[in-house]
Amino acid sequence: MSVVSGVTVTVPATTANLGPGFDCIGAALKLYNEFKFTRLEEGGLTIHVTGTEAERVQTDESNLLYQAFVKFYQHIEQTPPTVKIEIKLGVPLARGLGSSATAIVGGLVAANQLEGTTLSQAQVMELAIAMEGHPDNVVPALLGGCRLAATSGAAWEICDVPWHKDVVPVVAIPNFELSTSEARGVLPTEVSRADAIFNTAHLGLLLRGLETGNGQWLKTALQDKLHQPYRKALIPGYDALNIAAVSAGAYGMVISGAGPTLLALADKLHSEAVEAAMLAAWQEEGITAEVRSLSLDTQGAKSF
Ligand SMILES: Nc1ncnc2c1ncn2[C@@H]1O[C@H](COP(=O)(O)OP(=O)(O)O)[C@@H](O)[C@H]1O
Ligand SMILES: N[C@@H](CCOP(=O)(O)O)C(=O)O
Repeated sequence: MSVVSGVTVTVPATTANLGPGFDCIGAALKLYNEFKFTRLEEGGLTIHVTGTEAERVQTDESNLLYQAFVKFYQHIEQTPPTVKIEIKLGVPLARGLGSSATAIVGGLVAANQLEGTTLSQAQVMELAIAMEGHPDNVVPALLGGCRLAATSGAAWEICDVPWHKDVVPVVAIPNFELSTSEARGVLPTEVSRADAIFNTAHLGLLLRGLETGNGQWLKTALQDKLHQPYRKALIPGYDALNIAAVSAGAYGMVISGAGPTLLALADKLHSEAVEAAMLAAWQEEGITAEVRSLSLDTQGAKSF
C-alpha cells in the first residue's frame, strides 16, 4: 500500500484492572478521543487541542501522542514526516480512564495508516505495550472489548473476555487528577503468597462472573489485595462511595485503572440508582464529579 496524506483515528477510553486483574485485564468504553494527522510540506510540528481540559495537553514534541507517532518511525527506521495534529478530547486526563493509552495507541495507529499499514495489528500492539509498560489499557484501546493479556516473555497472548449484556459499568469521575505514576508509586514491590492466591482466585471468578452475569460471583470477585488497599488513601471518599454503590444495588466497586475514577458494576435494574448514590456520596465529600453508565466499546481504535 502507498503512503497517504492524512488520517483520523478514534480511540476509546478504558477501565483497567477491574479489581483483581491488576496490570492484566481491561475493557474499552464508549467514550473517545479523536486524533487527526495531516502531513505538512513545510513548517514544523503543529498541535491543536480542543475539548474539556484542552489547555492541559502539551502542544510541543513532548506530547505523548506525538511521541508514540515518533516511536513508530524509530521502529521502522525512518524519519517521521512533519505533521499537523488536531486532538479532540473526550476522555478526561489522568482520571484512570486510559487517556495515556488513547494517546499511545492513537499515535502508533495514525503513523501506521500514514505509511500504508506497514506493521500488523499485533506489531502495533507490542509497541503500545512496550511504551505504556503494561497491557491492560492499551490492548482494549486498540482492539475493543474486554481483554486479558498474558506473556511468558516473548509474545503476548490476548484473550477476549465475554461480558454479559446485563452487567453495566458505572463510572464516577471526580474533578481531580491522579497520575498513573503517582498511583504506581505507592505500591509495594513484593506481595505475600496469601495475597497472590487471593487475587488469582478472584480474577478467575471475575472472568466467570463477567461471562455469566452471576451477581453472587461478581460480588465476591470484585475484591483485590494487590493495589487498591494501597491506592484508596489517594482517593478521598473511596469508602463512602463503596458503601453508597453497594447499598444502591451494585455488585461491587473498584478503582478504574490507577484512579481516581471509581467503577461500579451493576445490573440494568440498579445502574441508575448506583449512579445517583455515587454522585451524592462524592458531593457529601465536597467533590464535584460526573457519574455515568457507559457501555463497552467493541471496535477499539478506528481510522478513516
Ligand atoms: N490526548 C492526549 N494527547 C497527548 N497526551 C495525552 C493525551 N491524553 C493523555 N495524555 C498524557 O497522558 C497523561 C495522563 O496519563 P496517566 O497519568 O497515565 O493517566 P490516565 O489514567 O488518564 O491514562 C496526561 O497528563 C498527558 O501527559
Ligand atoms: N494497571 C495500570 C492501569 C493504569 O490505567 P490508567 O487508565 O490509569 O492509565 C495501573 O493500575 O497502574
